[in-house]
Amino acid sequence: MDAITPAPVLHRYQTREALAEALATGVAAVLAGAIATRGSATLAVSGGSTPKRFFERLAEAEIDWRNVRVTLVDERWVPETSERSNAAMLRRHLLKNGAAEARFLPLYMDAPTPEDALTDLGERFQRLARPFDAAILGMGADGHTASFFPDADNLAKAIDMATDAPVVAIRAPGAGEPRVTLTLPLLVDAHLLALHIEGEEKLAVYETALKDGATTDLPVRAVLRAPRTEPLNVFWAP
Ligand SMILES: O=C(O)[C@H](O)[C@@H](O)[C@H](O)[C@H](O)COP(=O)(O)O
Repeated sequence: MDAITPAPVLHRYQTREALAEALATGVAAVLAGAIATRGSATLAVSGGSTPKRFFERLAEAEIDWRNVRVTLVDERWVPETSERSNAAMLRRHLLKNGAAEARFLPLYMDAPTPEDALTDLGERFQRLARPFDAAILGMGADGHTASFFPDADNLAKAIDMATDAPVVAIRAPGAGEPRVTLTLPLLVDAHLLALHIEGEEKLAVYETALKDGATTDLPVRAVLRAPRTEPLNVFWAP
């Protein structure tokens, strides 16, 4: 059967709070469904600043968090004591209340460079049940998602649908510090795949990304164009 790419579905909300509530309700339902059928659930989420409200709402979900494994779609190569750490942000905004019981799989390890940790990280992800039940992506105004940055050294490998590597190291002019990112096949395999963006600027970038053009210019296109059975859900609020 030929791979198909259904058109993304754009869900617009009047406020960021309403978006956070709706996204958290949807994700909690998917996690609860996975726990009911398989006994456990996996969730991959983004760092940055946008997800904080959504995390606050999701942390209140009354699901059996002990059976949820949470990971990040990407991480900056900094320890959790850094303000730039996505793991630290996740602990502050999501892994609390009932969600403190979730099992968190960090992407940062105490090693000088991401390359030093790739083998260990790869093994960690090989053991994780796949596909993810839900993966929630963000997007930068430069069209990056996860750490698929324009001009990243390992962009081709990170967005290669044929790669076996679950995690790759990334360095890019717009990325700040070195990073690690989950690779495209792992993300787009998720049962529920969402792109969470806020503000007019990101909506315009998203609309441009839907048009013809190079994936290397706006790497979020790699996600928009990936074969899936269920459409990508885009959550937007002004
Ligand atoms: O580590 C990161 O930076 C992220 O995981 C990244 O992919 C993020 O989703 C976008 O950069 C959007 O970031 P904001 O939400 O801060 O705009």
